[in-house]
Amino acid sequence: MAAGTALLYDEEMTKYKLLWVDPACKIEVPERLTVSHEALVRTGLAARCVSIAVREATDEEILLVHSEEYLEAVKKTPYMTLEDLMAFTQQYGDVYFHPNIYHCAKLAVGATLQLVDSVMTGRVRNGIALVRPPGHHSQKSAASGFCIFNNVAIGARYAMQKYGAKRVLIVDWDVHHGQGVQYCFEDDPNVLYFSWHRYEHQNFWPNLRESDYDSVGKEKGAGFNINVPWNKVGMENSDYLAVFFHVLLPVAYEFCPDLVLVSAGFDSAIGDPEGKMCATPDIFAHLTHLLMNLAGGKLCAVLEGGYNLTSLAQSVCQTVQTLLGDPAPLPADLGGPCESVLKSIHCVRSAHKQYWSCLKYTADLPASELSAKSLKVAEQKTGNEPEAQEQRSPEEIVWPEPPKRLCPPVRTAVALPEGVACPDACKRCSSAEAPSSLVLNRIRGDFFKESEDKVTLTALCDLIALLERMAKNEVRNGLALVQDVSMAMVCVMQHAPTSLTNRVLLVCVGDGCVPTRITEDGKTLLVHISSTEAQGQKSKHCVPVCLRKGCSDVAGFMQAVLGLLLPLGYEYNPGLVLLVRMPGSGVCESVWQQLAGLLQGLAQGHTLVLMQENETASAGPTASALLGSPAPMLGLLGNLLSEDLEALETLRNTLQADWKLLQHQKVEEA
Ligand SMILES: NCCCNCCCCCC(O)(O)C(F)(F)F
Ligand SMILES: [Zn+2]
Repeated sequence: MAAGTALLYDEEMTKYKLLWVDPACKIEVPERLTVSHEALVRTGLAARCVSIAVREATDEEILLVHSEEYLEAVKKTPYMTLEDLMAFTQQYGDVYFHPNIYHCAKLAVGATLQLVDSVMTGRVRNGIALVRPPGHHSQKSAASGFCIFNNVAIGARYAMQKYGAKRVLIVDWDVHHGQGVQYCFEDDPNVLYFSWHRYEHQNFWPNLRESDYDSVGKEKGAGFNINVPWNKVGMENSDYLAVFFHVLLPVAYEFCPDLVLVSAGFDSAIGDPEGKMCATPDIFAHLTHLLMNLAGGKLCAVLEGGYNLTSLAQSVCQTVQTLLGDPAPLPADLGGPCESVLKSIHCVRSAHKQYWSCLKYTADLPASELSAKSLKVAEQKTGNEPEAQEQRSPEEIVWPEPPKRLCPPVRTAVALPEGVACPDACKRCSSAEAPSSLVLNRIRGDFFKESEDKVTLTALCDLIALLERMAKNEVRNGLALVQDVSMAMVCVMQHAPTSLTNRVLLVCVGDGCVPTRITEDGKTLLVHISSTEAQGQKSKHCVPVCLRKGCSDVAGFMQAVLGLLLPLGYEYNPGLVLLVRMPGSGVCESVWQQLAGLLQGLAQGHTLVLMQENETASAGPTASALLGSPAPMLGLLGNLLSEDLEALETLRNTLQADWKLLQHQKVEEA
């Protein structure tokens, strides 16, 4: 299993800049790269990465995307006079040339390809290339929007040609639409291009009609181009997460890519003069985490935009720290997506429902709604959107420093019965000292009126000891094989330190009854995925999810996780995630590992897994997920059972009154 995070940077790429007056281009400065790299060095993150040398791209590699005429023309720019450079620049939009920009553009492509090489060969697991000039606007025969060569588009073609990658997912979280990437792959079903971007009904640069949600790709590529337009500024963390949960992740898992490329632009962060959004830098820790279990963890992030030097540097650090496997910060106080985003999400889902089975049951938009202009009219009417703090200039906007993300010395502790081997790299946790008599008596009081079952008692005390160390941040997460998961659940809820259990996300997988006293304590959100209709009452904090084929249904299970469990979990923002595998759950190992991987984005990674002690075969795979190894790819997900899809949709619509992050469509005005 590949490990390590690559970092590609070369200060040569800082050696070009705007040589004349052009208001449109003055924000693209060399300092963008230096502040990003210096922040990584200062925080010690750079030293934890594998430094990979940058190289120049060859002509052949550039010609994977660009035309010979264009390349030949750009080749002449190093020898041009200032006047010639200005004249040459005139033929393109919002971009500038410089005698050294061709060299830097070759380095930006070369850095991207070096990153693809190190990930595809398994030298590293994932990585980031800090480059300029950026790439996602440049086209076959045109420079555009500060971009000369399309770094990420070339990277995708290169990965498919040299490594036989079949399906490449490009996630473009830059605040501008990467039209160059869209044009490159719009008829290609092997490259799924996802982009969100400031659009404002075509009033924002590059002002293209084809940047709207109804550009879904063409011919064989129909369905493989996803545009999410932001028709308002001031988008927040909840808006970004809602789009991940209700658009990108369900489709990305159905697409099952061999490689994920991220057009990592950070002008979508707060304080940026271009984006004018309000999402904070720590959101990139979550966006990165949510993509890290795709493609077996093979993720290449390539810098695109980002013009507020403070939020850019912080966002780059948040991204790299997550790539390195550190716990994500708490996704604090998330609200729901704003009205404008709900409309965009619904339009995108409607436009794509014919291509993706996970979107099949998206309610149809009334025809009137579908035309962009009617959306605009609707918007003016409401006008109750979070406007960006317009009274301040972007540079003056302030936000809290991202929280420290401390890494506990022990990543995974395990409480196992005697005789069960401790999985590699895990630390066995036993209540070495005789369990404090107080705890002992309380546990005995709860469970053992009569029998003094020593073994069980010890196991429960080991479990509590593990949680106490988790509460002290000595241990990040844990796995316990117990004799009776229900008893263990109750024991955890009653005896674990309150710092962990004042808000517990309890995820139960498989049939079986969950002790009701747990769900009534007001400190727990229970999500129970099983094959049986909910016996117990459904409530805000007790969410039964029924899959007709049970937890062995990979597609249904993943859609329940991505479109229901994760939004609930992020909004609930627990101090502990208790993941319980009920006996005979039938859940398949790789789905289980996906779940254990994804849930670690919550509670600063404080995940405790409980399993029946006879499931020793699963102890290894579960431990590897808890240790941060990417979950195996699930393969092309089969079609979802329509009853399950409808049930999920109904559940979301029922619960969205209480859980705003479940909202994913504009609920028709009553
Ligand atoms: N008010 C100045 C108008 C600027 N209009 C052009 C914006 C180009 C954005 C480039 C980028 O950020 O998308 C990239 F990632 F490519 F660098
Ligand atoms: Zn941008």
